[in-house]
Amino acid sequence: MAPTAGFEALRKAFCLIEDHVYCSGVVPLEGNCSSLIYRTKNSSSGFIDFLNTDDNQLAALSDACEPASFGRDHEDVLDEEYRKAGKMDSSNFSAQFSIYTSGILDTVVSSLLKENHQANDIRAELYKLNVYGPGSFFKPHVDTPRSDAMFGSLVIVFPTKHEGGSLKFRQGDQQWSFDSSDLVASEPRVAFTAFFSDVEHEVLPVTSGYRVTLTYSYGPVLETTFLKCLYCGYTMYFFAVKSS
Ligand SMILES: O=C(O)CCC(=O)C(=O)O
Ligand SMILES: [Fe+2]
Repeated sequence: MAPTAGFEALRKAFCLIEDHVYCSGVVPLEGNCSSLIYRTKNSSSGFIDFLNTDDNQLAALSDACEPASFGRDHEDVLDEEYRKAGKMDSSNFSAQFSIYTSGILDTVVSSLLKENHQANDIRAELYKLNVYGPGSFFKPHVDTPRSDAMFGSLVIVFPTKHEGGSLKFRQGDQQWSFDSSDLVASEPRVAFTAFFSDVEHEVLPVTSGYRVTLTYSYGPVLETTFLKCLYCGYTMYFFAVKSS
């Protein structure tokens, strides 16, 4: 979906110059926030601790997922020629990991947003869990903003052993790579990347193991004010970008 005028205006007001299209990094994954519980297809519960996984547990998580769809011409479509991955809606799992206490938003703000902003000026909405097992991929695309008030996508990758699955970004004749498999291979840590939704990106095929991600949309914290008409009771809401 092409970005709307509202999306462009918000991004210009809030973000750094156009050539900072993404940022990435790693944060440690501590033992008190490494687990996830989820609903299986027969409505029992599954458990996984990302500091201590094996392929059987990851295959069970993958089995609990549905095929991942994507947005095409304003519709959600399934097409395994274009995207092959598992997805789980956020209503079907609960992760201990918190984006807000991880420090990730500090990096996003200092790398991609204008100088006067701080981590608590942006919010991240959890969208999906995805499992990319062997042979999974996502061909080049741009993300569909969830609303005019969100301008970016944020992906975190748990430390599960996998090969392949690099995320490639492209803009004009430039290309960048986020190689999650290398970033999480040696240490108990989470790799993350944040980027503007309208930057073309692609997940290359996973050749072995499982690449497990949480995806978020992010955008500014909006301040809400409302005015209520004393005569007719009509309420008008105004949303404003929080400024420091
Ligand atoms: O998993 C990734 O690295 C990116 C996933 C992606 O592009 C998406 O969910 O739209
Ligand atoms: Fe995407």
